Amino acid sequence: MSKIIYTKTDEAPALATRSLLPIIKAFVKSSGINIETKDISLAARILAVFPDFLTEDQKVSDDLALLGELAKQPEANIVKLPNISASIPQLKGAIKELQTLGFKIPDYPNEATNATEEDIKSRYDKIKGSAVNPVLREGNSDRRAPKAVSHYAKKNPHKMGEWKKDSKTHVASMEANDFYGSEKSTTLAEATEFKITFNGKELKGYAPLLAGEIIDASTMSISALKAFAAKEIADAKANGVLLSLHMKATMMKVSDPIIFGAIVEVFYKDVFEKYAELFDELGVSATNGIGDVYAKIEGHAKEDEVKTAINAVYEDAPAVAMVNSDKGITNLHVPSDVIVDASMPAMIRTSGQMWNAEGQQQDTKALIPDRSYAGVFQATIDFCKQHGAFNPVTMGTTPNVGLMAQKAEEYGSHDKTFQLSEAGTVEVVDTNGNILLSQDVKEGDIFRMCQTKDAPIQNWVKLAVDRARATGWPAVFWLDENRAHDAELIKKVNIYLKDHDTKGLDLQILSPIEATIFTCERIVKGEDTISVSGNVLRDYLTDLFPILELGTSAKMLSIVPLMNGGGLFETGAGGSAPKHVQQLLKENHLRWDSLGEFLALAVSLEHFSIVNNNEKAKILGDALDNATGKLLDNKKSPSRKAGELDNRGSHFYLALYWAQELANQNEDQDLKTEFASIAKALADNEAKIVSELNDIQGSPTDIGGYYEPNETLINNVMRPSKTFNSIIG
Ligand SMILES: NC(=O)C1=CN([C@@H]2O[C@H](COP(=O)(O)OP(=O)(O)OC[C@H]3O[C@@H](n4cnc5c(N)ncnc54)[C@H](OP(=O)(O)O)[C@@H]3O)[C@@H](O)[C@H]2O)C=CC1
Ligand SMILES: O=C(O)CCC(=O)C(=O)O
Ligand SMILES: [Mg+2]
Repeated sequence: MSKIIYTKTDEAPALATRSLLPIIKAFVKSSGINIETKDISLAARILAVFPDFLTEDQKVSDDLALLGELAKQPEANIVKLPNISASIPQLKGAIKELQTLGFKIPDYPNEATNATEEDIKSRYDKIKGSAVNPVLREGNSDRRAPKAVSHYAKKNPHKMGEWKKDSKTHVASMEANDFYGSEKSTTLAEATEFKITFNGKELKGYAPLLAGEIIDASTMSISALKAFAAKEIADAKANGVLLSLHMKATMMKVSDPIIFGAIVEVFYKDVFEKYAELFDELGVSATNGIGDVYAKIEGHAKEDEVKTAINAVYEDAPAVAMVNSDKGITNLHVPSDVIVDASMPAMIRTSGQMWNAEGQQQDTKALIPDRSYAGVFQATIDFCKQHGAFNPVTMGTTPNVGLMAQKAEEYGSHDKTFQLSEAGTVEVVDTNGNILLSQDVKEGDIFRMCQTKDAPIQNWVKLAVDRARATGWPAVFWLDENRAHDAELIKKVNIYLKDHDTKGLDLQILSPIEATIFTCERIVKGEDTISVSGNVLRDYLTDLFPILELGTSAKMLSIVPLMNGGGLFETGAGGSAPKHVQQLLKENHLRWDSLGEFLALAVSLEHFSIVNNNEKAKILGDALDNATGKLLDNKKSPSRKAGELDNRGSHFYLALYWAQELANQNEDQDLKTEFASIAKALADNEAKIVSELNDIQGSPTDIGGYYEPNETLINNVMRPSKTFNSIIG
């Protein structure tokens, strides 16, 4: 079946979809291209797993499962927009909203005390965190700034904060007893099955392992982590820098909330010790952040007392980085507010500073407890201190080839991550009773096992060589020979590189810190360098360099060539930006830039044309790319200010330019004729449509919900121009 799947997600991208999708459908209709939507929003994913709690007409299909299957088929052509990777507070928010709307789904059980609750909790835990991307990512990733975007960014540089040599900003990491230090790794000679046991008891039942697969086991010591946190908190206070904590509690949904919670408990030690019993009773969990205390204590007799105790902590503590200083929301409030991939680059772009309680910028100590990847950020900071801020006008570009297929490395480790309740030994055992890996732990420590399959590694090496060949740029494998997992991977890279013609290519293997320095030195000379990295660095680097170069990773082309021949086209590398929704509700202005969607759709159409031998799809895709270039040149991207062109207005210009491009081409006469009249109608009505789109801005608006907005309201808000709608209709 020839179709393109367009995903319905959450927050700002979902709002934008209500405006953009009708345009896309109208443009491709005559070319035999069917666009189908699949709903993978947080709300839909919740409803999909609780059919037994819903009435017949409330039930929805499990679109994520369908797409997961489709991703393994050659005909897959999926445009994937960013979705919420829900932290517990977000998950609970969505549950509550759905319940208010009359869906009788169960509450999230903080602690399951019987079989029914265990079943409910395990269903919710599958929805929690980054639950969508790993299911769809049946391929490795190719993320880059398209030429038009890089070119535009150079002509219209984003604001880059100045860096001072005496900046006190730095990264602080543990020195031992972290995942990095404890990692053990091995490569499987033959296929087998493994189980995970703890002191002989089974933690995870048998699951398959393939021949050639790399498996790792590592631990994070909770006592070492807490000692580290205490020392660094004191140091931040002594040196007058802000304290900030940068985790990936969304993708690392099991380990990172525990680490986040441990640091919250150290920071608010007096409060958590004094009110241990009360917090137990209320079900407060530090893993949800200090915000959980505020949420649970509301209306309780001790509300004021606990709040006073929290405020007392701040008197002796270092200032904490703020997420929203107007509302008093700190970095430690919610585990998903500060997400390392975007938060560290945003800080580096802002002179190495974050915001304090007074709403002023200030140097910061960035806690990134585990050492595996933290050095990349410290090396970038050192580089900026020495050479000053990067200059977006002259800097080189850094595309990435990322190993992520089939839940590679840490991002696939959730079902193999455990916090242990007592001291002992965790073992990974095969069906013959051989111990493949083992780790000693103490009470409260985190054990984590990762898997990386061989076929994705081979595919990743090939993709790296292909990209190096296509660009002529150096391609650097960011691998650390001193890390057990990377040492195994390096062996394979060296073997699989021999499968390809690499003559004339500059291919290197450098540790992440060396690779950062190598890349930064080239960047300032305006030279381009491909980073070839594992899954976590794929995530970090595709925010780090694009945010420095382009101001945002939303402008990246993000292609996932699926291993079975299909295509997954992700839009940008950024997330769903909740503050964009808040602005829409407050002043009816949506500053979300759909550039990532335009770029993804163009490559999706190109892929469609090849697979289905549909020449029109190719013409539509090329015209869309040209239209996107024109939109950038003519500065028709959304502004940040109400009353000016926003997301909806930028979609109007995209439609106008796309229609003009189709009317101007000469390869397909039917398309030419069809779009000539549309282009004319749009151009003739430009002033009227733009004023219909801009004049409504400035006052509050209502979409009837956050996670499950009302379809009529949201469509009205996102399609307010009658003139435009009737031309598109
Ligand atoms: N692929 C996926 O599905 C992803 C999902 N997420 C999820 O998104 C949420 C927010 O994550 P966060 O780490 O804050 O990252 P975001 O990328 O959403 O936000 C960082 C900032 O980048 C800017 N930005 C990002 N995208 C756009 C865009 N299209 N147009 C304009 N500006 C943009 C905004 O800054 P400003 O407006 O100040 O310029 C935004 O506040 C979380 O729920 C996270 O789990 C995150 C990453 C990827
Ligand atoms: O899946 C997620 O939660 C985030 C994904 C992400 O940040 C990325 O792939 O760059
Ligand atoms: Mg990311």
